[in-house]
Amino acid sequence: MVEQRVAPESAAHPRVEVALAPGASLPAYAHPGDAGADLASAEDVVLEPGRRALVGTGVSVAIPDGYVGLVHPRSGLAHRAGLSIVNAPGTVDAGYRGEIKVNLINLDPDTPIEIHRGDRIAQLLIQPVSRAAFVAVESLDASARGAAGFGSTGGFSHGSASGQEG
Ligand SMILES: O=c1ccn([C@H]2C[C@H](O)[C@@H](COP(=O)(O)OP(=O)(O)OP(=O)(O)O)O2)c(=O)[nH]1
Ligand SMILES: [Mg+2]
Repeated sequence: MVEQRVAPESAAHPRVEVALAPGASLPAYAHPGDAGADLASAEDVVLEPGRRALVGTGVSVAIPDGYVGLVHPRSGLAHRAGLSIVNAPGTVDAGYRGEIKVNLINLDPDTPIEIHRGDRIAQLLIQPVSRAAFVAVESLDASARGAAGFGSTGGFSHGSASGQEG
């Protein structure tokens, strides 16, 4: 099949064509105004504590040029069960036509998480994105921040848990 570019319906509501595997469901916004459309699992999976798994959604999309799909965790599952996404937010490129998969991780130290086919495991945000023209130069413009970073403006005090501070 010839690949077709899909023109946005409008800047706020770009048209995104979706191909579904048998039994899979369209990404769906739970409420008007929601930023993320929920993605359901296409698989039954048990995640033991601390383990991760690449879980299929049965959803493939054609995101228009100038947009990106971002796969975010769902806050309720994160809070209740410790379910998160290893590479949050996952990046779905406009040119990607494969199945969207979610790299889930069980951050709970004790309790396995059972995921059933149809459970909403993540949410897909469609956002405009810029592609920069990267240009190598000899030196950069001066700025107020300069090279200061990594807590240069202050923060909250805490122990050196990682042991990486000097
Ligand atoms: O959570 C995700 C992240 C990515 N992808 C798909 C869509 C994306 O377009 C492709 C590549 O993702 P990315 O560029 O983040 O991964 P990579 O490790 O750089 O792979 P590649 O070398 O294929 O670009 O994988 C997903 O299905 N789910
Ligand atoms: Mg990549």
